[in-house]
Amino acid sequence: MTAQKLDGKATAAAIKDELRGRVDALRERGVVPGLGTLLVGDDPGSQWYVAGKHRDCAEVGIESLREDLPADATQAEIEAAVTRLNEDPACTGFIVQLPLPAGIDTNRILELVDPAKDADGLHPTNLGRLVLRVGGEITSPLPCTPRGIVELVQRHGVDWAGKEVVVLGRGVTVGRPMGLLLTRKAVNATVTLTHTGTRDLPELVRRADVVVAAAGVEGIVTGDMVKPGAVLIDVGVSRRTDPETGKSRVVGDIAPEAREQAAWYSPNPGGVGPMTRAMLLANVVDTAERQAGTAS
Ligand SMILES: Nc1nc2c(c(=O)[nH]1)N[C@@H](CN(C=O)c1ccc(C(=O)N[C@@H](CCC(=O)O)C(=O)O)cc1)CN2
Repeated sequence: MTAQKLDGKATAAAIKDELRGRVDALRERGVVPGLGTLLVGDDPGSQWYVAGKHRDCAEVGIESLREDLPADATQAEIEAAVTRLNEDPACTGFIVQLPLPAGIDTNRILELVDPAKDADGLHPTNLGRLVLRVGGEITSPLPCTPRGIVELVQRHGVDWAGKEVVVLGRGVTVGRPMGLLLTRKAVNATVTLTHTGTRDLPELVRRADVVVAAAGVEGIVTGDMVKPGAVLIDVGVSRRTDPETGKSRVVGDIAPEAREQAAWYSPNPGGVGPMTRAMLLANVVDTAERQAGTAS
């Protein structure tokens, strides 16, 4: 079977084109969307992701603001930066880049974000709205990676309804909200959310029409675990350094040979990552439209 690619790069580019038009319309009405980022520390990966978010904003006409703090910033200093972004009228939405350094109470920081400016959809109020709203439309920001995965699959003409989905990983940014999003009436998939305490993971994966792998364990999904015709979504971002060249590259949770069984697969890189970035922009534009009273 030759699996088809769920092209995250091309899909994200198409979404950015759509968003550019919506940003132009907001600007014509005097509304300027602005994304704030709060980065603590000097982790190269996080620095790269934040720089990418600012480049994306420039591409679609969203203004951007940065709050960068050193790795030894205290809880109080980080909370003060969140308060500045909450109060800055030029910032219509913002994110706190995760992970925060060890010793920082991440949940307390996320709870301080004004839910109306929560561009990541990770504030308890917005996660709570996702829990409460099973049918109808959701008018609060959604976590970017799960939202991106739902769109990536739908925009390739693949229907989620009735599919048996196995999600690997119960993290707050991907696994847990993924289950909530996929079981909404508008999507209508059936979800098994697995984790390190799950017994017989291979057997569960073998039954899945769609596998969303967000365990952060290189190659945890192997070819013998994949049902023929399955859809494979790889969220894993492990890094492997070539001992000869010293160069590092991203490796996912799904072993490359597993694609041989699949009908569709998301490449990694080039699949879920670009969609996560595009959905952050979508959340910023949605939020600015709501604040301006022009949401469709
Ligand atoms: N506040 C948040 N923190 C983090 C999130 C998030 O959604 N909100 N997700 C990840 C990091 N992340 C965005 O912040 C992110 C990760 C990966 C990509 C991406 O485009 N990856 C590329 C490959 C990049 C590489 O080679 O290293 C790809 O998949 O093609 C974008 C954003 C954790 N923190």
